[in-house]
Amino acid sequence: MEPIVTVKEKCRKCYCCVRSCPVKAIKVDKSYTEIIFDRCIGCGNCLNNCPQQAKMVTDKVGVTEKLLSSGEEVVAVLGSSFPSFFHNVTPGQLVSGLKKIGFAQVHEGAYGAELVADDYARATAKKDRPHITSHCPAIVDLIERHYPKLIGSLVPVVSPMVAMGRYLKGTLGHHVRVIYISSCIAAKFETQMEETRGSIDIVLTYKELAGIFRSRQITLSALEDEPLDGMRPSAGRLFPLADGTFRAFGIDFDPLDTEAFTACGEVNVMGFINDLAAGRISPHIADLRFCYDGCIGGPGRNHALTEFYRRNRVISHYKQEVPCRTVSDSAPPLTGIPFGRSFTSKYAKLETPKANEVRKILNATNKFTVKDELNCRACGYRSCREYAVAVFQGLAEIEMCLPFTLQRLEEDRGRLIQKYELARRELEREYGDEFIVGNDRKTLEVLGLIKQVGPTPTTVLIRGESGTGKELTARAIHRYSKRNDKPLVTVNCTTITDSLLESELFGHKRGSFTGAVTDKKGLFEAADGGTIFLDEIGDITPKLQAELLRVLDMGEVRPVGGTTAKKVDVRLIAATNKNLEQGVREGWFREDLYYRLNVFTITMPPLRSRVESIPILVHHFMDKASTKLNKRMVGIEERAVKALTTYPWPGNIREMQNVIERAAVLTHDGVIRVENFPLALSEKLEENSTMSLDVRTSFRAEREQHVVKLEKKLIQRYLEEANGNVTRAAKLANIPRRTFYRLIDKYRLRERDPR
Ligand SMILES: Nc1ncnc2c1ncn2[C@@H]1O[C@H](COP(=O)(O)OP(=O)(O)OP(=O)(O)O)[C@@H](O)[C@H]1O
Repeated sequence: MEPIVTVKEKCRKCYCCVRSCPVKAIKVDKSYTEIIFDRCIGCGNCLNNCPQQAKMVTDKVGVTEKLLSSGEEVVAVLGSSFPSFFHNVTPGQLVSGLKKIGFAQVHEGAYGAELVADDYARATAKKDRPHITSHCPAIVDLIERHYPKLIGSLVPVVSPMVAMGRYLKGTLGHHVRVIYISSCIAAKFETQMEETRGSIDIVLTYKELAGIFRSRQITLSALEDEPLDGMRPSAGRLFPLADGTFRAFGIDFDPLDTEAFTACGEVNVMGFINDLAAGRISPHIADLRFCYDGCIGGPGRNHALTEFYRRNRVISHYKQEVPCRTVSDSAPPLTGIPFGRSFTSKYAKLETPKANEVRKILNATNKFTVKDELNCRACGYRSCREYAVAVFQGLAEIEMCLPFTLQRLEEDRGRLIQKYELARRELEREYGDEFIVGNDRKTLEVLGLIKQVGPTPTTVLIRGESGTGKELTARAIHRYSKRNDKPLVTVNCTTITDSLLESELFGHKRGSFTGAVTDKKGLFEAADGGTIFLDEIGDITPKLQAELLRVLDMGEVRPVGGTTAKKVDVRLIAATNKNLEQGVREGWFREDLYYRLNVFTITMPPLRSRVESIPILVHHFMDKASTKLNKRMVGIEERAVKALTTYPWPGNIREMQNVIERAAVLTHDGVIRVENFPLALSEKLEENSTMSLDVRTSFRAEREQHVVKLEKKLIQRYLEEANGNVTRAAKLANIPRRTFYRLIDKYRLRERDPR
């Protein structure tokens, strides 16, 4: 089992792991990202950078617990950075805790650094090449898997961890099980390698160990100190610090010496390797560690502590500022244990794409020129080219390019809106929306104009407020035209972006702009022989206005990016609620286009000036609602019709249609009442009736209005007196509770009921 697992369900494909992986050992799948272990160097960056914690250390707690309870002799080795994790207990208390959970002995891993010191001295004595330390398993993996040419530079000595394992098994016997505890994730990978297998049985992180203490309810700070076993390390205790390796290995190190070099952290290590490869530097020995701050900065470090504090903890342990005992006689003698090792190339070469293959992938994500390559890194790769190579190698997906995906989404959105509009119109047509209803003088005038202009080829400009039936009128004109067997293409000029609108209307040629992957026909061509209805024409850009004028004058369209024009026979109907004359004066609408459009104008009257038609429209919309909701509609109360005729309708006919549909949903018995309308309508009705009190109406009507007002006030008062309690209010009023409730409903006082 690999040391890191991906919890697929948690992965949200944010590419943080791709971004943080120094060797791009992450493959992006359809729904999650996974590690390619052949390329992975175990640095643990993906663990620490995954916001969803979808990358996790494979659990070793279970096997540890099992081993501890198996009766076998299990020895713990504390990684040399342990004081920087378990910072608020003494080493002795930690030993005590470890023994409590079943470890037979507890050793300091720092001694491992001293074990390999002689071998290091021997191996690095020759000045024939730059020597690179091999104690950091991530560095070893980096070189073996990605820079095999540098393998010869790796010091052929095992890491202090492996040295400790060999030493303990060699001296205590091979039956002994060794568990190494540290902040290193690469160490987990190291124990699985052919070269080092068998020396350490389990690598646990400090965090995993802390979890075991917690689950056993062991409070370390409450324990008595117990001595450490084995040899007491000296300078080995400084090994986890960035500059501690040479001291631990007994190598003389002068910070001004260009022969000995120390680099910690991804950027510095990669910089060193690049400099070395380029021949800019040639040190005698280089100490490399993949983690910043050295081993005290391992991925499993105590993230709550700063580097300085962690460093101080290690130094104070070295100086023994916190007393710490070691059972000296438990130190087994060191006899002829081999600490040498070799390295092999694990370089898994991925196929390199040819230049045209990279270009193809770049083109597929809308990158046609160098300028299009943003190198924004949103995909996790350092450049668009690196990303294109990864796509070629099957590591990355096209959709990972954020600017491309956003643009595609925007285009899809525009297309969907268009499609939705078309579908909506089809539906409306099915529900009989095509007919213009109304018997008022102005509607009849509009109908007359439609009949007159319909059969001609004349361009028509329909003007009027929103929701007054402009589109309905355009459809009627097309129906009356000789083109009614040909398509009527409707375009709402505000639903798509300006640049997209141009290509939607006139089409485009492949490669004419980013995203134009194939040739595309425009809507003018689609409407050839029929009618095109451009709704909201007052909102198009001056550039588009010029192009439209050209189409109208020449009767031909030229696709975006195209050089040749194509003849089209299209009748134009345009609509707007904008003041185009003002547009001409202010310069946002072309005068020539204005005159070209303003040949035959139909102005839609607002609903407030067609009050006479309201009752007939109401019944028309009730029928529509009945069909749409599949609900029987019986009728409408007279007061409700009154409310509809007195309301000023800022949103015009569409607003009224919606009010009727809402009321049709709310009514229980198929009769629409004022109570089914939004509050604004009934309030307007009340206001109007108060205002008309002075006007002489019939005695009954006048009396009714007074009674209604009085009754409402009374109910309100009783409710107030009863503090909102309906039962009590009904008692005070001496009327049945149900009647009281009915009156509350009638006057819609329930919402104000303070209960
Ligand atoms: N005279 C009418 N008879 C029947 N239905 C009508 C009438 N006028 C408008 N409607 C209905 O009102 C709604 C709005 O009409 P339409 O979309 O034609 O208005 P518009 O002026 O084009 O609106 P906008 O300016 O918002 O695009 C539609 O559902 C339409 O069927």
